[in-house]
Amino acid sequence: MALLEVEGLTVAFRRQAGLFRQRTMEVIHGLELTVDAGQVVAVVGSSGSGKSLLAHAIMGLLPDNAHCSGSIRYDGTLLDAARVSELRGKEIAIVPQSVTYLDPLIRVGKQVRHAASAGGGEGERLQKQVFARNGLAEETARMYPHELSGGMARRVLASTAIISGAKLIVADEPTPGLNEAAALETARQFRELADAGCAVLFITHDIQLALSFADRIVVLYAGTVMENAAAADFAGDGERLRHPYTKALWQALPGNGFKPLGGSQPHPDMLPPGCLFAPRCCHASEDCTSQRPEFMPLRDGAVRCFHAS
Ligand SMILES: Nc1ncnc2c1ncn2[C@@H]1O[C@H](COP(=O)(O)OP(=O)(O)OP(=O)(O)O)[C@@H](O)[C@H]1O
Ligand code: NI
Repeated sequence: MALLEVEGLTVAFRRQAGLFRQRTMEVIHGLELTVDAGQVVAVVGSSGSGKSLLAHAIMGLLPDNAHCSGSIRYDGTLLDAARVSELRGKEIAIVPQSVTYLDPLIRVGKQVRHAASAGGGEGERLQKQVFARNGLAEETARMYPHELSGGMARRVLASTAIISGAKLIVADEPTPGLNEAAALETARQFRELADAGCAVLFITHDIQLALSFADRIVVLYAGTVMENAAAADFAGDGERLRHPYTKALWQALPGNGFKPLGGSQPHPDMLPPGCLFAPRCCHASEDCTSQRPEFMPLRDGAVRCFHAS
């Protein structure tokens, strides 16, 4: 059974427009995904596609001016504000994208030990073990966040989630600033957690890294899921992929011809009326420019495209 189920998630921000008027800007539109226990689901998408907002919506960390609809379920039950605040840091852990989430006044070893489900000597043993595995020297534990490089801070944040004992881990871009070997080592640890029964939602820009260890890939574009595919569908010329955007991402990789995709993702203030990808899509027809396609199951995956087969 799915440990995490996100259905029809829509997030809009209210903004003051003039003295008496408020405007809303929808940034996430009808987003769907599930993560089973034992699975790594990677969410990939370019900057501004809504990855962090998805993570924050799951963790109950959206700002006050955000209006959220749809449903987020954890272990079959609605994850409302009260339940998420009870489970956060225990059953559900986040690796935040920003290293500013570290407490500047507490030594990092203590922060990581504090996150461990096991207390006392066992917590200290786990912290030492996870630091060693992540290439953090023993003395790092006695440092304050401002004494760490960006890459070290990221490894500290990942360590916190890795030893948390959580059943669901949402990792929001845990690898920028890490070299390839360190990023792969981080990925390997999340894979091991999933193999031990956790559900891992791994957010990244790096499709190649995602493909090296994830079971499924969820492709976000302009605030919605364009495709949900098995990692194994990313092969050959991309003939098993369902959406033109996913195919374009695949073909833009260095090993697949490096073919660039022209144009840019629309800003939430200026979304096209039909398919959000239509302005950049070489297959776009009249339907695509006037109607929004539904997210439909297709061949053990799902896609939001009128022409997918
Ligand atoms: N507090 C906010 N108020 C208004 N708009 C916001 C707010 N937070 C995010 N957005 C907008 O929502 C969209 C999605 O942002 P989000 O941070 O989720 O992107 P992302 O995919 O995580 O990008 P990145 O890869 O750069 O981290 C962007 O257009 C962003 O400008
Ligand atoms: Ni982000």
